[in-house]
Amino acid sequence: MELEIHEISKHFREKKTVNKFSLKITPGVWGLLGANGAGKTTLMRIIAGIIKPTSGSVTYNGIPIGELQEKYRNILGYLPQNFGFDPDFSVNDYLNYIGALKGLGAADVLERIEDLTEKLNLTELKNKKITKLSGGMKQRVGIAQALLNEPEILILDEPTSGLDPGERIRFRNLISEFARDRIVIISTHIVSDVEYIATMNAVMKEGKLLSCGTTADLVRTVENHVWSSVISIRDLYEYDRKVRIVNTRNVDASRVSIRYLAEKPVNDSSISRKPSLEDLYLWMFPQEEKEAEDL
Ligand SMILES: Nc1ncnc2c1ncn2[C@@H]1O[C@H](COP(=O)(O)OP(=O)(O)OP(=O)(O)O)[C@@H](O)[C@H]1O
Repeated sequence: MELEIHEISKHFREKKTVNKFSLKITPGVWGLLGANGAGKTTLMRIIAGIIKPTSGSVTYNGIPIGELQEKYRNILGYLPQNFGFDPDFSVNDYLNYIGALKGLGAADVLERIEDLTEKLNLTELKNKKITKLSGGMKQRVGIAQALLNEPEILILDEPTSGLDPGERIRFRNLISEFARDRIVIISTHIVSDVEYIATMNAVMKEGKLLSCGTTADLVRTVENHVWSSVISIRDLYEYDRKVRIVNTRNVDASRVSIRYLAEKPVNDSSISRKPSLEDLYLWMFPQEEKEAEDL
């Protein structure tokens, strides 16, 4: 099973939203990381066959997805960033409707809905109208519809937005279990959501593939660039100007412990720390605010 992206470009007027992007995607969980506007959604919509690239192609087991048509749609699950639904639909109606669209038999749909609503903690909400649900609940319904046909290729665009920490953990477990022998592509800028489940990560910047590898491979780039130090609270502002502070933790009324990124330690008390994917992300995208929430 191999999904191959060959030199994909997508231009909107003169803007190169995706720029000669190539990647071979094998089974496992792939994290697609990048700042806002990096082109992740556009690339995912191309992989899902929703929009056509300006140039390049996507092949599945060597066959262009455009030629596979319905066969490709039948093995695909897709969670768009904003998914639409009829306002009158209850969770159950909606999932049944998606099941019918995907050509699943009634008994299979019933079984899948039972299983997914339980795993996504939606059982109690099955008869509620989707419009009445919170953002996180709606997102879980979106994840359920993407998984309904047990797709070989699952594309999830920002799947964890709106989920609370408990739901994020449940989501990660569900995806890890599901991903065996399947391709799962997850775009996010909440790095901690893919850090522990992604087999591979592709980092995208300004439409291009910046780097690609396992989490361990990628974080090696920032080895010896991650430090921690206990400093006086009074000096925090000065440190913030000198180095990229990843996080801070109060030690007592006058001191704070900082984790920071720098090529060299900036004081004698700094201790070298094991880098995480989030450190790498902030190193590559220094303009990005720290968005990951500590779980
Ligand atoms: N249909 C379109 N017409 C014109 N420009 C577009 C269109 N779709 C995307 N763009 C532009 O392409 C760029 C990349 O957008 P895209 O949504 O793919 O990025 P992203 O990495 O998913 O960002 P985010 O995380 O904010 O969703 C943006 O500048 C966006 O305005």
